[in-house]
Amino acid sequence: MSETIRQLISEEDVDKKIREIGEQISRDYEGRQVHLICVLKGGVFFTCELAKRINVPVSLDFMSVSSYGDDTSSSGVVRIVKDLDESIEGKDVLIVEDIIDSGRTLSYLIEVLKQRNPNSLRLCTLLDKPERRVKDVNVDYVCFNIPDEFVVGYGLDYAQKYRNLPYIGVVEL
Ligand SMILES: O=P(O)(O)OC[C@H]1O[C@H](OP(=O)(O)OP(=O)(O)O)[C@H](O)[C@@H]1O
Ligand code: HPA
Ligand SMILES: [Mg+2]
Repeated sequence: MSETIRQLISEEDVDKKIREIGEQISRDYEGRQVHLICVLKGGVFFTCELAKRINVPVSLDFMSVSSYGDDTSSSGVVRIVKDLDESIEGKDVLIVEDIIDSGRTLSYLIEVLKQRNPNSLRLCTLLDKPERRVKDVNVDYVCFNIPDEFVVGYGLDYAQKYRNLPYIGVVEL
């Protein structure tokens, strides 16, 4: 089966916005170290670009939480595929995610991480699809709000493809 990709947000616009959010995070965390938690796999491209734009000390860890598999709609069951390597106790944690869609993944992850006693816990996402929300999630930094369409690129996949696109596109089947 083949599909076409229609550009939604250009590479230039994504890069510009990440730079702005990076500056905002640098101001908000001035004098502190920020511990980024990259949510694999989707969050990996955004995390790398964002981390380069933050001007306070940064440490990194990775977690993989899966609910979609290869489908375009969430199964509703969230599971930890890979846990963090290090404790987050006392750290200023910023979760970095590619997209908040139903909110199921992040509401689950936030509950899990809160119980590990970080000093602070915030959430940064590249994309937010508020129309699709099933679970409430408090998002601190959003690069772009998008309509209810299935998107790919910049880490986001359709059946594991297109994560490497340098822009955000909509899948047209
Ligand atoms: O708000 P939700 O409806 O829960 O959807 C958002 C989550 O779904 C996708 O991950 P997925 O489970 O597909 O794993 P992946 O990042 O490895 O592609 C995406 O990367 C988010 O983590
Ligand atoms: O729109 C999407 N695209 C890719 N993966 C996703 N996971 C949740 N929503 C999406
Ligand atoms: Mg995905």
